[in-house]
Amino acid sequence: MEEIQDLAVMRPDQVNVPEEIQEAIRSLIRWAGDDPDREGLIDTPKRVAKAWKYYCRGYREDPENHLKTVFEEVGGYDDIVLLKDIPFYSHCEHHMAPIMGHAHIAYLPDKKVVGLSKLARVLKGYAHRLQIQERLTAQVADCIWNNLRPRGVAVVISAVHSCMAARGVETPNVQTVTKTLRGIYSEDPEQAKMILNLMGV
Ligand SMILES: Nc1nc2c(ncn2[C@@H]2O[C@H](COP(=O)(O)OP(=O)(O)OP(=O)(O)O)[C@@H](O)[C@H]2O)c(=O)[nH]1
Ligand SMILES: [Zn+2]
Repeated sequence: MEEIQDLAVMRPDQVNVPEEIQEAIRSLIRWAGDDPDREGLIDTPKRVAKAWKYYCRGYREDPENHLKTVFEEVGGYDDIVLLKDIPFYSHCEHHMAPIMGHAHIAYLPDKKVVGLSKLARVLKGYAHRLQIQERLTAQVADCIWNNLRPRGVAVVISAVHSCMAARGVETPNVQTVTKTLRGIYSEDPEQAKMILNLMGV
């Protein structure tokens, strides 16, 4: 199987797409009202299949692995670590339509910290699947909570759902906000207020 990073730069004709997948996409084009055999659409089934394999690359990783390397030498630092405004995209599991958003991820370490990029990697590992925003938020928080055993975790996600913008209720630019708090942030309202304030939400 192609490496996922390679998939981003491979030409459609270099990707091995099973005939049944291509046929499914041809059927969808026909059902939408176009002719899958016209010139401009000939390679579209392969392109679409390649794109979906890439959008859903999160299924081929275990986000917990990103938190296996920890650092215990923190020079006495024992306060909050917060990554603000991490951009991400996902796809909703109901319509397979894009979700575009930002996440704030915070934790209060207990003696050990993790590389900063790993928090964004965890987010992407779960985002690059078919999702609902609530589950994505909880999965990111629980992954950090279970693997780092910190004193607290707070995750806030704000996202726009294309299925609400470009179809259905047709209300563009609505930000859906979800939050998951664990540990001290779920137990102590003052701590929750402080971390949400720091996030600016
Ligand atoms: N809770 C939740 N709902 C979502 C998310 N993404 C999309 N949805 C909703 O999923 C619902 C699916 O509702 P259905 O009635 O089964 O499908 P539908 O007829 O396409 O719904 P409409 O979008 O209202 O036209 C819609 O209300 C969407 O807004 C999400 O991340 N979380
Ligand atoms: Zn949707």
